[in-house]
Amino acid sequence: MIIAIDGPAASGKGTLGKRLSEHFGFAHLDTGLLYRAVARVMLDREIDLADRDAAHQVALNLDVTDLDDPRLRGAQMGEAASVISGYQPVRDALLAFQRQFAAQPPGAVLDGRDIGTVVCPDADVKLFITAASEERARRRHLELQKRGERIVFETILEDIRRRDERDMNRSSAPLKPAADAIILDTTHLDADAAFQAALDLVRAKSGRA
Ligand SMILES: Nc1ncnc2c1ncn2[C@@H]1O[C@H](COP(=O)(O)OP(=O)(O)OP(=O)(O)O)[C@@H](O)[C@H]1O
Ligand SMILES: Nc1ccn([C@@H]2O[C@H](COP(=O)(O)O)[C@@H](O)[C@H]2O)c(=O)n1
Repeated sequence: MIIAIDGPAASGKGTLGKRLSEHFGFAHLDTGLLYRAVARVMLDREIDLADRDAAHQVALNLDVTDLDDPRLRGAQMGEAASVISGYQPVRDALLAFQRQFAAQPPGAVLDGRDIGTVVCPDADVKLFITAASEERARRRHLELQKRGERIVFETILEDIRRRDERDMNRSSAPLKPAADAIILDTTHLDADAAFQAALDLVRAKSGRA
């Protein structure tokens, strides 16, 4: 069984993906980390993010076992990931790994921007998680503060809006709900309530307990 979760930046996709995967005993892949990892290599090697061919080469040679680096979760990496993720060859290079991951028994949860539309168009359940940008920025601000990153709220809000705009308007796999996705707005739901709502939707759609 495959659960596809998409949505804009900091909407809670990863949090829900993790909890749903634990509930059902499935594997979980935060696909944003793949793009962030490509961006990390580019930045570490001081390669211009506008260099599409270099980004493609990095994606083709990416070590997908190395996604635990805490630096990947930082704001700078999110912004850089959103630039290189617009390059179709980069997306193509990361596609086979994501599909292989999704196919593993007994099931997998993948979260990202194009899981329901491109990576797993036949997913059993597709959720599109959203929330008001101010609320998403508030949550991300809290998270970064806890991690010791000092960024003002307004900068995070701008970053989230710029990234959403770029992700929604690119020609390659733009961020949008799949036609058969269920939209869940978590603006007024805390993490537990959002999980319960998502779990109810997955149960109703898949027939699984
Ligand atoms: N419903 C919620 N209520 C409050 N905080 C939440 C909720 N869901 C997630 N969070 C918190 O918001 C932050 C962003 O959540 P998360 O990382 O899951 O989002 P994401 O969509 O995966 O982000 P990204 O786009 O960067 O991958 C985290 O700190 C998480 O703990
Ligand atoms: N399936 C995906 C996942 C991510 N991206 C791009 O990566 C950026 C970072 O993703 P996070 O989920 O970690 O915030 C994101 O802004 C997208 O540009 C993607 O294109 N497809």
